[in-house]
Amino acid sequence: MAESEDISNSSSNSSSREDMHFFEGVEKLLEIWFAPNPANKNADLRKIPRPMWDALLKTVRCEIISFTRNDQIDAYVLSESSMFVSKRRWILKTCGTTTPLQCFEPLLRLASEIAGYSEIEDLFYSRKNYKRPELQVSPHRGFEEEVAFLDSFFDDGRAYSLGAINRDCWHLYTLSRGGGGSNKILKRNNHVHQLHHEHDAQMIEASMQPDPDQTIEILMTELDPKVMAIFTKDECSTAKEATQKSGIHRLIPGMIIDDYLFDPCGYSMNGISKNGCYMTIHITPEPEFSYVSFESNVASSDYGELIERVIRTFHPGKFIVTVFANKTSMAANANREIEHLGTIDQWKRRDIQYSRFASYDLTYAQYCKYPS
Ligand SMILES: C[S@+](CC[C@H](N)C(=O)[O-])C[C@H]1O[C@@H](n2cnc3c(N)ncnc32)[C@H](O)[C@@H]1O
Repeated sequence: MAESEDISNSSSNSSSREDMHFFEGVEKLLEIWFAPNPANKNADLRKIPRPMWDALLKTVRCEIISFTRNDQIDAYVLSESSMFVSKRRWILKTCGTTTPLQCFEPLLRLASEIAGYSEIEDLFYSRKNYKRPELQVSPHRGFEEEVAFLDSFFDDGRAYSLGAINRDCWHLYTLSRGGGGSNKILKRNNHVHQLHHEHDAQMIEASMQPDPDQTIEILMTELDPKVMAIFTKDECSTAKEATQKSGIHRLIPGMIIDDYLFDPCGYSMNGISKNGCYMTIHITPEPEFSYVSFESNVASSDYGELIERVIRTFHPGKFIVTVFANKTSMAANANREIEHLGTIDQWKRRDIQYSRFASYDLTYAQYCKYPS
Protein backbone atom coordinates (compact mmCIF):
# COMPACT_ATOMS: atom_id res chain seq x y z
CA MET A 1 0.00 0.00 0.00
CA ALA A 2 2.92 2.37 -0.53
CA GLU A 3 1.96 5.73 -1.96
CA SER A 4 3.79 6.76 -5.09
CA GLU A 5 4.97 10.02 -3.65
CA ASP A 6 6.09 8.30 -0.43
CA ILE A 7 9.07 7.06 -2.38
CA SER A 8 10.12 10.36 -3.90
CA ASN A 9 9.43 12.38 -0.74
CA SER A 10 10.86 10.24 2.00
CA SER A 11 14.41 11.15 1.13
CA SER A 12 16.58 13.95 2.51
CA ASN A 13 15.16 16.51 0.10
CA SER A 14 12.04 16.81 2.27
CA SER A 15 13.72 19.21 4.71
CA SER A 16 14.84 21.51 1.89
CA ARG A 17 11.19 21.69 0.82
CA GLU A 18 9.90 22.74 4.24
CA ASP A 19 9.95 26.46 3.48
CA MET A 20 8.16 26.12 0.16
CA HIS A 21 4.48 27.00 -0.06
CA PHE A 22 2.52 23.81 -0.62
CA PHE A 23 -1.15 22.86 -0.65
CA GLU A 24 -2.36 19.24 -0.88
CA GLY A 25 -5.21 19.45 -3.41
CA VAL A 26 -5.86 15.69 -3.26
CA GLU A 27 -9.13 15.13 -1.40
CA LYS A 28 -10.29 12.48 1.01
CA LEU A 29 -13.80 11.49 -0.05
CA LEU A 30 -16.24 9.92 2.38
CA GLU A 31 -19.70 8.88 1.17
CA ILE A 32 -22.10 7.24 3.60
CA TRP A 33 -25.58 5.88 2.86
CA PHE A 34 -27.77 5.28 5.90
CA ALA A 35 -30.27 2.41 5.69
CA PRO A 36 -33.91 3.50 5.42
CA ASN A 37 -35.49 3.43 8.86
CA PRO A 38 -38.82 1.55 8.63
CA ALA A 39 -39.78 2.82 12.09
CA ASN A 40 -39.20 6.45 11.14
CA LYS A 41 -40.33 7.49 7.67
CA ASN A 42 -39.35 11.09 8.43
CA ALA A 43 -35.71 10.25 9.02
CA ASP A 44 -33.65 12.83 7.15
CA LEU A 45 -30.02 13.97 7.48
CA ARG A 46 -31.10 17.50 6.51
CA LYS A 47 -32.73 17.81 9.96
CA ILE A 48 -29.26 18.29 11.38
CA PRO A 49 -29.03 22.04 12.08
CA ARG A 50 -26.25 24.26 10.78
CA PRO A 51 -24.52 24.90 14.15
CA MET A 52 -24.12 21.15 14.53
CA TRP A 53 -22.49 20.86 11.11
CA ASP A 54 -20.22 23.78 12.04
CA ALA A 55 -19.14 21.95 15.20
CA LEU A 56 -18.67 18.65 13.37
CA LEU A 57 -16.53 20.27 10.68
CA LYS A 58 -14.27 21.77 13.35
CA THR A 59 -13.15 18.22 14.15
CA VAL A 60 -12.26 17.88 10.43
CA ARG A 61 -10.28 21.17 10.51
CA CYS A 62 -12.41 23.02 7.96
CA GLU A 63 -15.45 25.30 7.86
CA ILE A 64 -18.47 26.22 5.76
CA ILE A 65 -17.93 29.21 3.46
CA SER A 66 -21.00 29.02 1.22
CA PHE A 67 -24.32 27.16 1.01
CA THR A 68 -27.02 26.42 -1.54
CA ARG A 69 -29.91 23.98 -1.54
CA ASN A 70 -32.95 22.63 -3.37
CA ASP A 71 -35.67 20.09 -2.51
CA GLN A 72 -33.27 17.18 -2.91
CA ILE A 73 -29.89 18.24 -1.62
CA ASP A 74 -28.07 20.69 0.66
CA ALA A 75 -24.69 21.68 -0.81
CA TYR A 76 -21.96 23.32 1.24
CA VAL A 77 -18.73 24.83 -0.10
CA LEU A 78 -16.05 24.37 2.56
CA SER A 79 -12.75 26.10 3.21
CA GLU A 80 -11.31 22.78 2.04
CA SER A 81 -13.74 21.42 -0.62
CA SER A 82 -17.41 20.35 -0.16
CA MET A 83 -20.18 18.62 1.78
CA PHE A 84 -23.48 17.35 0.33
CA VAL A 85 -26.39 16.31 2.51
CA SER A 86 -29.43 14.47 1.12
CA LYS A 87 -32.18 12.52 2.87
CA ARG A 88 -30.02 9.48 3.63
CA ARG A 89 -26.73 10.10 1.79
CA TRP A 90 -23.89 12.18 3.22
CA ILE A 91 -20.82 13.17 1.21
CA LEU A 92 -17.76 14.89 2.66
CA LYS A 93 -14.88 15.75 0.35
CA THR A 94 -11.96 17.55 1.97
CA CYS A 95 -8.42 18.41 0.88
CA GLY A 96 -5.34 19.93 2.53
CA THR A 97 -4.48 18.41 5.90
CA THR A 98 -8.09 17.91 6.98
CA THR A 99 -9.10 14.89 9.06
CA PRO A 100 -12.53 13.73 7.85
CA LEU A 101 -12.34 10.38 9.62
CA GLN A 102 -12.17 12.24 12.93
CA CYS A 103 -15.81 13.29 12.52
CA PHE A 104 -17.03 9.73 12.19
CA GLU A 105 -18.30 9.28 15.72
CA PRO A 106 -20.00 12.70 15.97
CA LEU A 107 -21.63 12.11 12.58
CA LEU A 108 -23.08 8.76 13.63
CA ARG A 109 -24.37 10.35 16.83
CA LEU A 110 -26.10 13.18 14.88
CA ALA A 111 -27.49 10.70 12.34
CA SER A 112 -28.98 8.63 15.15
CA GLU A 113 -30.12 11.32 17.59
CA ILE A 114 -31.24 14.08 15.20
CA ALA A 115 -31.79 12.58 11.75
CA GLY A 116 -33.35 9.25 12.83
CA TYR A 117 -30.91 6.78 11.24
CA SER A 118 -29.36 3.96 13.19
CA GLU A 119 -27.67 1.88 10.54
CA ILE A 120 -25.14 2.35 7.76
CA GLU A 121 -26.03 0.66 4.48
CA ASP A 122 -22.98 1.56 2.41
CA LEU A 123 -19.76 3.45 3.00
CA PHE A 124 -17.05 4.50 0.57
CA TYR A 125 -13.84 6.19 1.67
CA SER A 126 -11.48 6.94 -1.20
CA ARG A 127 -8.63 9.15 -2.28
CA LYS A 128 -5.81 9.45 -4.77
CA ASN A 129 -2.25 9.04 -3.45
CA TYR A 130 -1.16 12.26 -1.73
CA LYS A 131 1.56 14.38 -3.29
CA ARG A 132 3.19 14.95 0.13
CA PRO A 133 1.93 12.27 2.55
CA GLU A 134 4.46 13.26 5.20
CA LEU A 135 2.48 16.47 5.82
CA GLN A 136 -0.78 14.68 6.69
CA VAL A 137 -2.17 14.36 10.20
CA SER A 138 -3.30 11.19 11.99
CA PRO A 139 -5.28 9.08 11.11
CA HIS A 140 -4.49 10.13 7.52
CA ARG A 141 -0.71 9.63 7.41
CA GLY A 142 -1.08 6.68 5.07
CA PHE A 143 -3.71 4.34 3.72
CA GLU A 144 -2.80 1.65 6.22
CA GLU A 145 -3.52 4.00 9.10
CA GLU A 146 -6.83 5.07 7.52
CA VAL A 147 -7.82 1.43 7.04
CA ALA A 148 -6.91 0.53 10.63
CA PHE A 149 -9.02 3.46 11.85
CA LEU A 150 -12.04 2.39 9.78
CA ASP A 151 -11.56 -1.26 10.75
CA SER A 152 -11.92 -0.23 14.38
CA PHE A 153 -15.54 0.67 13.52
CA PHE A 154 -16.45 -2.10 11.11
CA ASP A 155 -16.14 -5.88 11.04
CA ASP A 156 -16.77 -6.12 7.31
CA GLY A 157 -14.76 -3.30 5.68
CA ARG A 158 -12.53 -4.04 2.70
CA ALA A 159 -9.57 -2.02 1.46
CA TYR A 160 -8.30 -1.82 -2.13
CA SER A 161 -5.56 0.09 -3.95
CA LEU A 162 -6.07 0.49 -7.69
CA GLY A 163 -3.56 1.60 -10.30
CA ALA A 164 0.22 1.53 -10.11
CA ILE A 165 1.00 1.79 -6.39
CA ASN A 166 4.49 3.17 -7.12
CA ARG A 167 2.97 5.93 -9.32
CA ASP A 168 -0.55 7.35 -9.64
CA CYS A 169 -3.01 5.24 -7.72
CA TRP A 170 -6.28 5.42 -5.86
CA HIS A 171 -7.28 3.89 -2.55
CA LEU A 172 -10.73 2.70 -1.52
CA TYR A 173 -12.24 1.37 1.69
CA THR A 174 -15.80 0.13 1.37
CA LEU A 175 -18.43 -1.90 3.14
CA SER A 176 -20.53 -2.36 0.01
CA ARG A 177 -23.03 -4.48 1.89
CA GLY A 178 -25.35 -4.99 -1.05
CA GLY A 179 -28.12 -2.54 -0.16
CA GLY A 180 -31.32 -3.21 1.71
CA GLY A 181 -29.70 -3.00 5.12
CA SER A 182 -27.42 -5.26 7.01
CA ASN A 183 -27.34 -7.14 10.25
CA LYS A 184 -23.90 -5.84 11.02
CA ILE A 185 -23.56 -3.28 13.75
CA LEU A 186 -20.74 -0.89 14.31
CA LYS A 187 -18.12 -2.16 16.69
CA ARG A 188 -17.55 1.19 18.39
CA ASN A 189 -20.93 2.88 18.22
CA ASN A 190 -23.30 2.64 21.15
CA HIS A 191 -25.97 4.63 19.37
CA VAL A 192 -26.59 2.13 16.64
CA HIS A 193 -29.24 -0.53 17.03
CA GLN A 194 -29.72 -3.68 15.04
CA LEU A 195 -32.93 -4.23 13.11
CA HIS A 196 -34.39 -7.47 14.27
CA HIS A 197 -38.16 -7.40 13.83
CA GLU A 198 -39.47 -9.74 11.18
CA HIS A 199 -41.73 -6.95 9.92
CA ASP A 200 -38.70 -4.70 9.35
CA ALA A 201 -36.92 -7.48 7.50
CA GLN A 202 -39.91 -7.95 5.18
CA MET A 203 -40.06 -4.24 4.40
CA ILE A 204 -36.38 -4.22 3.59
CA GLU A 205 -36.76 -7.30 1.40
CA ALA A 206 -39.48 -5.50 -0.63
CA SER A 207 -37.15 -2.59 -1.35
CA MET A 208 -34.13 -4.67 -2.41
CA GLN A 209 -34.07 -3.27 -5.97
CA PRO A 210 -31.88 -0.19 -5.46
CA ASP A 211 -32.58 3.23 -6.92
CA PRO A 212 -30.20 3.97 -9.79
CA ASP A 213 -26.99 5.54 -8.54
CA GLN A 214 -23.63 6.40 -10.03
CA THR A 215 -20.62 8.63 -9.35
CA ILE A 216 -17.91 9.74 -11.75
CA GLU A 217 -14.70 11.35 -10.52
CA ILE A 218 -11.91 12.80 -12.65
CA LEU A 219 -8.75 13.66 -10.70
CA MET A 220 -6.28 15.73 -12.71
CA THR A 221 -2.64 16.73 -12.14
CA GLU A 222 0.06 18.67 -14.05
CA LEU A 223 -2.47 21.12 -15.48
CA ASP A 224 -2.00 23.72 -18.19
CA PRO A 225 -0.67 26.88 -16.43
CA LYS A 226 -2.62 29.14 -18.83
CA VAL A 227 -5.88 27.51 -17.73
CA MET A 228 -4.83 27.51 -14.07
CA ALA A 229 -4.14 31.27 -14.24
CA ILE A 230 -7.91 31.79 -14.60
CA PHE A 231 -8.32 30.62 -11.00
CA THR A 232 -6.21 33.43 -9.52
CA LYS A 233 -7.24 36.92 -8.39
CA ASP A 234 -4.68 38.29 -10.87
CA GLU A 235 -6.80 37.13 -13.78
CA CYS A 236 -10.36 37.01 -12.39
CA SER A 237 -11.87 39.25 -9.75
CA THR A 238 -14.87 37.03 -8.98
CA ALA A 239 -15.63 33.32 -8.86
CA LYS A 240 -18.40 33.84 -11.43
CA GLU A 241 -15.91 35.34 -13.86
CA ALA A 242 -13.62 32.30 -13.43
CA THR A 243 -16.57 29.91 -13.89
CA GLN A 244 -17.58 31.61 -17.17
CA LYS A 245 -14.09 32.20 -18.53
CA SER A 246 -13.03 28.59 -17.99
CA GLY A 247 -16.25 27.12 -19.39
CA ILE A 248 -17.10 25.27 -16.14
CA HIS A 249 -20.73 26.45 -16.50
CA ARG A 250 -21.02 24.45 -19.73
CA LEU A 251 -19.78 21.10 -18.38
CA ILE A 252 -23.18 19.86 -17.18
CA PRO A 253 -26.17 21.97 -18.30
CA GLY A 254 -28.93 22.89 -15.84
CA MET A 255 -26.79 23.19 -12.71
CA ILE A 256 -27.33 26.01 -10.20
CA ILE A 257 -23.75 26.97 -9.38
CA ASP A 258 -22.34 28.13 -6.05
CA ASP A 259 -18.70 29.08 -6.66
CA TYR A 260 -15.86 30.56 -4.61
CA LEU A 261 -12.55 32.10 -5.65
CA PHE A 262 -9.86 32.08 -2.96
CA ASP A 263 -7.33 34.88 -2.46
CA PRO A 264 -4.74 34.92 -4.00
CA CYS A 265 -5.72 31.73 -5.88
CA GLY A 266 -7.77 28.56 -5.68
CA TYR A 267 -11.34 27.77 -6.66
CA SER A 268 -14.22 25.59 -5.45
CA MET A 269 -17.72 25.13 -6.82
CA ASN A 270 -20.82 23.06 -6.17
CA GLY A 271 -23.57 22.66 -8.75
CA ILE A 272 -26.98 21.19 -7.99
CA SER A 273 -29.96 20.43 -10.21
CA LYS A 274 -33.63 19.81 -9.44
CA ASN A 275 -33.44 16.05 -9.93
CA GLY A 276 -30.95 15.70 -7.06
CA CYS A 277 -27.82 15.68 -9.22
CA TYR A 278 -24.71 17.42 -8.01
CA MET A 279 -21.35 18.31 -9.45
CA THR A 280 -18.33 19.66 -7.64
CA ILE A 281 -15.00 21.03 -8.85
CA HIS A 282 -11.98 22.05 -6.78
CA ILE A 283 -8.89 23.69 -8.15
CA THR A 284 -5.40 24.14 -6.75
CA PRO A 285 -3.76 26.22 -9.52
CA GLU A 286 -0.21 26.66 -8.17
CA PRO A 287 2.05 25.36 -11.00
CA GLU A 288 4.36 23.36 -8.69
CA PHE A 289 1.49 21.21 -7.40
CA SER A 290 -1.52 21.93 -9.61
CA TYR A 291 -4.52 19.68 -9.05
CA VAL A 292 -8.17 19.71 -10.19
CA SER A 293 -10.94 17.36 -9.16
CA PHE A 294 -14.29 16.90 -10.84
CA GLU A 295 -17.08 14.78 -9.39
CA SER A 296 -20.74 14.24 -10.25
CA ASN A 297 -23.56 11.75 -9.81
CA VAL A 298 -25.09 12.71 -13.18
CA ALA A 299 -26.40 9.59 -14.94
CA SER A 300 -25.05 8.73 -18.39
CA SER A 301 -24.61 5.74 -20.62
CA ASP A 302 -21.78 7.58 -22.35
CA TYR A 303 -19.32 9.20 -19.95
CA GLY A 304 -16.81 9.57 -22.80
CA GLU A 305 -18.36 12.89 -23.83
CA LEU A 306 -18.31 14.28 -20.28
CA ILE A 307 -14.71 13.14 -19.74
CA GLU A 308 -13.75 14.86 -23.01
CA ARG A 309 -15.46 18.11 -21.99
CA VAL A 310 -13.72 18.08 -18.60
CA ILE A 311 -10.20 17.37 -19.87
CA ARG A 312 -10.56 19.83 -22.77
CA THR A 313 -11.52 22.45 -20.16
CA PHE A 314 -8.53 21.88 -17.85
CA HIS A 315 -5.81 20.27 -20.04
CA PRO A 316 -4.22 17.96 -17.44
CA GLY A 317 -0.91 16.20 -18.04
CA LYS A 318 -2.36 13.15 -16.29
CA PHE A 319 -5.70 12.10 -14.89
CA ILE A 320 -7.51 9.30 -13.12
CA VAL A 321 -11.16 8.42 -13.84
CA THR A 322 -13.30 6.37 -11.48
CA VAL A 323 -16.91 5.37 -12.13
CA PHE A 324 -19.13 3.68 -9.57
CA ALA A 325 -22.47 2.42 -10.88
CA ASN A 326 -25.09 0.12 -9.42
CA LYS A 327 -27.08 -2.44 -11.38
CA THR A 328 -30.06 -0.17 -12.10
CA SER A 329 -27.89 2.78 -13.23
CA MET A 330 -27.75 4.03 -16.84
CA ALA A 331 -23.97 3.79 -16.33
CA ALA A 332 -24.08 0.05 -15.51
CA ASN A 333 -21.95 -0.65 -18.60
CA ALA A 334 -19.39 2.09 -17.91
CA ASN A 335 -16.62 -0.50 -17.65
CA ARG A 336 -17.12 -1.60 -21.27
CA GLU A 337 -17.46 1.98 -22.44
CA ILE A 338 -14.21 3.06 -20.77
CA GLU A 339 -12.47 -0.04 -22.07
CA HIS A 340 -13.12 1.35 -25.56
CA LEU A 341 -11.62 4.73 -24.62
CA GLY A 342 -7.97 3.74 -25.18
CA THR A 343 -7.16 7.26 -26.30
CA ILE A 344 -9.07 10.50 -25.79
CA ASP A 345 -7.64 13.34 -27.93
CA GLN A 346 -3.97 13.51 -26.85
CA TRP A 347 -4.49 11.41 -23.73
CA LYS A 348 -3.57 7.74 -23.75
CA ARG A 349 -4.81 5.22 -21.23
CA ARG A 350 -2.03 3.59 -19.16
CA ASP A 351 -4.10 1.59 -16.67
CA ILE A 352 -7.58 0.17 -16.39
CA GLN A 353 -9.13 -1.99 -13.67
CA TYR A 354 -12.65 -3.20 -13.13
CA SER A 355 -13.98 -4.34 -9.76
CA ARG A 356 -17.33 -5.79 -8.78
CA PHE A 357 -18.61 -5.10 -5.29
CA ALA A 358 -21.83 -6.27 -3.64
CA SER A 359 -23.89 -3.24 -4.65
CA TYR A 360 -21.71 -1.34 -7.16
CA ASP A 361 -19.37 -1.97 -10.05
CA LEU A 362 -16.28 0.20 -10.20
CA THR A 363 -14.10 1.15 -13.16
CA TYR A 364 -10.71 2.78 -12.61
CA ALA A 365 -8.60 4.16 -15.47
CA GLN A 366 -5.51 6.34 -15.64
CA TYR A 367 -4.48 8.46 -18.65
CA CYS A 368 -1.36 10.46 -19.61
CA LYS A 369 -0.90 13.11 -22.27
CA TYR A 370 1.37 11.97 -25.07
CA PRO A 371 3.97 12.70 -26.15
CA SER A 372 4.65 13.50 -22.50
C1 LIG B 1 -9.73 24.88 -1.28
S1 LIG B 1 -9.07 25.11 -2.80
C2 LIG B 1 -9.40 23.67 -3.73
C3 LIG B 1 -8.77 22.39 -3.19
C4 LIG B 1 -9.14 21.17 -3.91
N1 LIG B 1 -9.15 19.99 -3.15
C5 LIG B 1 -8.40 20.91 -5.21
O1 LIG B 1 -8.94 20.23 -6.02
O2 LIG B 1 -7.30 21.39 -5.42
C6 LIG B 1 -7.35 25.02 -2.59
C7 LIG B 1 -6.65 26.12 -3.28
O3 LIG B 1 -7.02 27.36 -2.70
C8 LIG B 1 -5.86 28.00 -2.18
N2 LIG B 1 -6.28 28.70 -0.96
C9 LIG B 1 -6.17 30.04 -0.75
N3 LIG B 1 -6.68 30.36 0.45
C10 LIG B 1 -7.12 29.23 1.02
C11 LIG B 1 -7.75 28.91 2.27
N4 LIG B 1 -8.02 29.86 3.17
N5 LIG B 1 -8.05 27.62 2.52
C12 LIG B 1 -7.79 26.67 1.61
N6 LIG B 1 -7.23 26.91 0.41
C13 LIG B 1 -6.89 28.17 0.12
C14 LIG B 1 -4.81 26.90 -2.01
O4 LIG B 1 -3.49 27.41 -2.08
C15 LIG B 1 -5.15 26.02 -3.19
O5 LIG B 1 -4.62 26.54 -4.39
